[in-house]
Amino acid sequence: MSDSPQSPAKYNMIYGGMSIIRKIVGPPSPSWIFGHMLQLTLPRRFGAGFGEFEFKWLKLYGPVYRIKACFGQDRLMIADPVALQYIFNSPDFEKGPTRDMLLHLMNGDLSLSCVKGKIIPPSNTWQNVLNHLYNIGDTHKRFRAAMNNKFNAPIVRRYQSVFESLAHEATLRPIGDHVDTNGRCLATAGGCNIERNMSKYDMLIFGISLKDLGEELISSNSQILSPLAASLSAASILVDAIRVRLPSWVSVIASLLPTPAFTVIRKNRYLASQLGSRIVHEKMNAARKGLDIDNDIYGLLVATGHLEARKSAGMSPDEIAGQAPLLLIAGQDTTANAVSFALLELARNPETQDQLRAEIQVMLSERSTNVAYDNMPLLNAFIKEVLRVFSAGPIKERMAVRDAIIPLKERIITASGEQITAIPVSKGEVVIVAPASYHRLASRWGSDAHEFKPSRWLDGTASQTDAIGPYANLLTFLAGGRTCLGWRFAILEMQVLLFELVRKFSFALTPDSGSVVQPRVTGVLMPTLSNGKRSLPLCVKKIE
Ligand code: HEM
Repeated sequence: MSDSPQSPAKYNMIYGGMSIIRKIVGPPSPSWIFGHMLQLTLPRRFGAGFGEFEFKWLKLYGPVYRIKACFGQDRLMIADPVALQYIFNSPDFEKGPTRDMLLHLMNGDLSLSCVKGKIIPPSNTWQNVLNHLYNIGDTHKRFRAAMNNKFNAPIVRRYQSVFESLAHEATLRPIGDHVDTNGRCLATAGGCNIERNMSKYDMLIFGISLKDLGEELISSNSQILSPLAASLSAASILVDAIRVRLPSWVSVIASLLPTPAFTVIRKNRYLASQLGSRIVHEKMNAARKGLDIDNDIYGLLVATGHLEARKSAGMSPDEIAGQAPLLLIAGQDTTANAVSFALLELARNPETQDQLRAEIQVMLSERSTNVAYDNMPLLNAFIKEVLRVFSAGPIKERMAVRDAIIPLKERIITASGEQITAIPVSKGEVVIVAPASYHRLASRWGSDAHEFKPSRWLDGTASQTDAIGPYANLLTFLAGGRTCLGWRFAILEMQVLLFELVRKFSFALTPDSGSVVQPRVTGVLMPTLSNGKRSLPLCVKKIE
């Protein structure tokens, strides 16, 4: 690479090889062992709510600042849109090691979330050209190429009527576990019908029946991201701490320990992998008999896998089977929690709830055939605002796989007073990308970015410049090569379910839910009570 003003070599000359991250300002570290990681991931321990520390730091230090990770490691916290866009789209960055290890544990080595692109030295231009043309060695790119068109808009639209009948079915029963003393139903997020509905959606998308799934996998799956999520957060911190001081094999051994969290994860992965192999086997047998198999995602993958295998661009049967653990959990808790937060905000904002119900009535009276969910301005503004304020993964790690320079939208001033417009990072350095902070930038979402306000999507306050992320400029589904594969499914599921629920029920706060329901950062952001229990008590009344 040439020694241009933007090259890592130039920056090394300027800063004498010393990591510039040390010169970037940030909050003082409360602990050498844990740095700021406990405040960031377990704020409740300090009597604080979700994001309280992070958003205070954002206000004090701006969209790029330095915090401390375990054992005195420096970490950049990044919410600057240009920097984020660069990190997500550049081959210079991959998932961070801690997250990577947990994903391998949960989803298995063959899953889309774990396979990698081949890292080629930048000087090897011919190899780069060959790689680009044939995806040689780039397993992630090959998998995405095989899977992307099974998750595109026309395929997702096919599921609208299926989702609608499931949403209708869900409203025939009480939508929660508890009934209060007045006989009203209380919706709860933990283990409620919303969640069961999501797993039904998933099964339909992938062509899996309840019988296929089996009780053992259902209960194991439901434990993955919810009740054990807190121990997962603690586990991540522990793995991080271990990883930096000890050889990597030690953290692998640690993950094999018979702790409750790791045991459930291992069991779930095993059961889901068995299921994946069985389904692929059945689909292949059906294809051999000349039967149609392309009526669900798994069938589509097996059908095209057959055709594409010869071009070495498709996925082998083992590779398709290996997606089961990921596909069975990726869309379940994430979408269920997003719908739960949506119901909470409807209960908090009765006026918005009434306006949404009115929009639904207009759509019902005007439609000739299908409901055109995309043509409902308030419904979509509301969904965007839910996904902005309650970003499922508020923070993520990314690691530089070679020396790189991160460009910035806004210049920052270092501790020694220099103004910089880009930050060089060395190979192996880990940065924290912060969707939740990005979603609170006044420059992007308005001066009231901390408030829940769907109208910002209708009056043009929400900025759509410097496009980032696949949906509404949001980072809820991340961006770049690792963008959520199922984001279109998630949006349609939310549109259908909210349409049906708001049409048939009214939602109000209970004495419990008003002040104490707050998001908790664990595996995914979820509503919890002040005691940390996962729950969303709401009064739900059927509309006559
Ligand atoms: C509101 C709902 C959802 C949210 C917020 C969400 C969010 C995300 C995020 C943030 C990632 C990137 C993780 C990372 O790289 O660290 C991701 C990846 C993924 N998501 Fe989703 N997701 C949702 C629903 C779904 C659904 C419904 C499906 C499947 C039908 C799905 C399938 C996947 C898959 C397969 C990946 C891995 C992509 C890859 O590594 O290339 N997601 N999702």
